[in-house]
Amino acid sequence: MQRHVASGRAQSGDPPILEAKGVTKRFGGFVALDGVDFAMAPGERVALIGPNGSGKSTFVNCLSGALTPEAGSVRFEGRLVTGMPPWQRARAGLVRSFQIPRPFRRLSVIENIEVPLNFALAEPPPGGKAQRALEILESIGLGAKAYGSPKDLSQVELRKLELGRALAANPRLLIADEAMAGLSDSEVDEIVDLLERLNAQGIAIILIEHIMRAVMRFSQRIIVLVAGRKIADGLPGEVMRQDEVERAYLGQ
Ligand SMILES: Nc1ncnc2c1ncn2[C@@H]1O[C@H](COP(=O)(O)OP(=O)(O)OP(=O)(O)O)[C@@H](O)[C@H]1O
Repeated sequence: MQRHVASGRAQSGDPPILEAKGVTKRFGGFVALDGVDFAMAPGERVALIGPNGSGKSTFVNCLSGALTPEAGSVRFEGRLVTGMPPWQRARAGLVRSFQIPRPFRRLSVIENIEVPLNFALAEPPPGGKAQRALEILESIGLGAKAYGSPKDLSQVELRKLELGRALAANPRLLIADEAMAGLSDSEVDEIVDLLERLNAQGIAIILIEHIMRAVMRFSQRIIVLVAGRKIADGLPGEVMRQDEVERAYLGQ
């Protein structure tokens, strides 16, 4: 049985920033997502968890536009975006970052932020692209590395650069896909700190993550997918106490 426990932000009565209804995705005969409903308040911090292959990436691909669901709808700030390409959703303020950073290695760190600035914004930023790119790098702690090469960045710095590239679009909703996999405990904390700072600036965040320490520290709400279905959605402590979640997720 699925239990709904609204988070503090979700109870505030704000219209949802994101609303997915009945999202269904099939690959051939295989049902990867089976009628997933999900709504999120502006500025909320939600973690999306579930065992390997449960449909997390497929779901966020449907939210960000990389995949089109066979059924269901996705609304961002009230606007129907189902079928809209990812770049258009990014311009609207719905942006995702990827698990494996793939920076342009021949470009400098700052140029790696300038490239997405070129296409993610409908209008050039007020102070110019270079200034905006530097502001973004400073906000993610990479200001001192701006004119260096991404080849000289550490793993945690590359993850920050990937988040910085997503910030180029001025997101109001950021989907961070496994931004911490393979990092040390202190590096995980650095990324959680960074995500918290971005959230404090008003950016709603969906965190897809297997590292439960980060999930519990970061999220105001957790949703759990198992075999393409949402089996839980609520406050972190309550969700993690549900038998079905323990069986399906922690017991794997
Ligand atoms: N393009 C595709 N073609 C066929 N099957 C796919 C495709 N993409 C995903 N799947 C299948 O859909 C299911 C859900 O995959 P998905 O990658 O969304 O899971 P996940 O929860 O993100 O897993 P992980 O935690 O391992 O990243 C899996 O069984 C996967 O093999």
